[in-house]
This record gives sequence, structure tokens and C-alpha cells, in this order.
Amino acid sequence: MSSAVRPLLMCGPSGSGKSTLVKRMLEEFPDKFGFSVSHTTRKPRPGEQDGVHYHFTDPDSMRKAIDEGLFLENAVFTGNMYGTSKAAVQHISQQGKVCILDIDVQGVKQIKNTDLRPWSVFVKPPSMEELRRRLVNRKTESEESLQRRLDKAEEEIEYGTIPANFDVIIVNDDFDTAYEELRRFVIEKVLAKKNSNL
Ligand SMILES: Nc1ncnc2c1ncn2[C@@H]1O[C@H](COP(=O)(O)OP(=O)(O)OP(=O)(O)O)[C@@H](O)[C@H]1O
Repeated sequence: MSSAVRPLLMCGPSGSGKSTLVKRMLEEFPDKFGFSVSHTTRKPRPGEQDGVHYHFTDPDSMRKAIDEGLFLENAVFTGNMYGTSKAAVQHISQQGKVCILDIDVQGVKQIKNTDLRPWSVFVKPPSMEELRRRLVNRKTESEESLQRRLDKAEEEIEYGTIPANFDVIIVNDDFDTAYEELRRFVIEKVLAKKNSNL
């Protein structure tokens, strides 16, 4: 039964607001959604906890696990490896919840090729200038990693705004408006579908 619960992919450039939207959704619907914890080889940011925000790991262990087929998707982004393990998604589905995956474009392409049949949301920043401003204000990036994120963002926006690639595109300009759009989509599609499967 739980395998029929379709996961929800949240995709968008770094700084577009995926984490902030997901956080609000998990607060509003704690019993409906669960967040899959990704693996990464990047260093934790201040306040990030292992097993909560990410499973922090090293390149050798991660490559070994990928070779063993334990990952649904993986990607290298700004020099670090990221990936979603099958176990992380199963952990949420087994609780009868919709698993939310925060992944990049490369990951979306890989997960579309699995039998998970995910729902997909693309979060688009209002402009490149505003994206830069938000990343600067977040104070998590060096000048170099900021630039790499912005370079990557252009490519991601190009893929994300092709209508066939995502079920919905949400422009995160005013946050409350963007959240309302996401909320409407999940109530009308994601949760409705899930209920009919149960
Ligand atoms: N609509 C908005 N208006 C203004 N600021 C916003 C808005 N949405 C998010 N932010 C802020 O922009 C920054 C980036 O948001 P967030 O960390 O959620 O992005 P992200 O897409 O999850 O990034 P990453 O992929 O790097 O984790 C945060 O500091 C957040 O508070």
C-alpha cells in the first residue's frame, strides 16, 4: 500500500526558496508529509545536524553505496556529491506519508526514470538579481560558491520552465503567495491522489 504513495519532488535553483516552502508545509501538515534526508559530502553549515538536515558522509563511502545500488539518484553539485538513498524514501513511505524530496535537475531526471511516479514542483526565483540578493543575505556562501550557484541557476531555470518537465511551476516572489500556490497544488493533487490510493 505505501508503495502507491507518490513522492513529491521539490526542485529549483539554490536559493529559490525550496527549504523555506517545505518547512512551512511540514509545519502545516506534519502527519501528511515527511522529508527525505539526503546524503552529501559537503561540510555541514552552522546549525545543521547529521541525520536531520543531511546524512553527512565522505566521497569514498558514498561512491561505494551508489555502486551497490542503494541510491535513487545522485549528483555532483559545486564539487560535492548529493544523493537520495532508497532507504530514506522508504522510511517516510512506511509511515504512510508523502515523501518530499529536495533535489536538483539532474536528480529529477533520474527519479523520473524510476517507478516512483513522483509529483514535481519547480520553484522559480522572481529574477536572477533577487536570487543573488537572497543567497547573499542567507550568508551561507563564499563569493565562489555563490557564483557557481548562480551559473547553475540559469541552466536549471531553462529546464524547469519547460512546461512538460514539471507538474507545476511556482514563482517565489511574495512568499505567502508562493506558499498558497504550493498548498493548493498539494491539496488538489498530491493529497487527493494519495487518499484515493489508500
Ligand atoms: N519569497 C521570499 N522572499 C524573500 N526571501 C525569501 C523568500 N523565500 C525564501 N527566502 C529566503 O531566501 C533564502 C534562500 O531560501 P532557501 O534556503 O529556502 O532556498 P533553497 O532553494 O532551499 O536553497 P538550497 O538549495 O541552497 O538549500 C533564505 O534565506 C530564505 O529565508
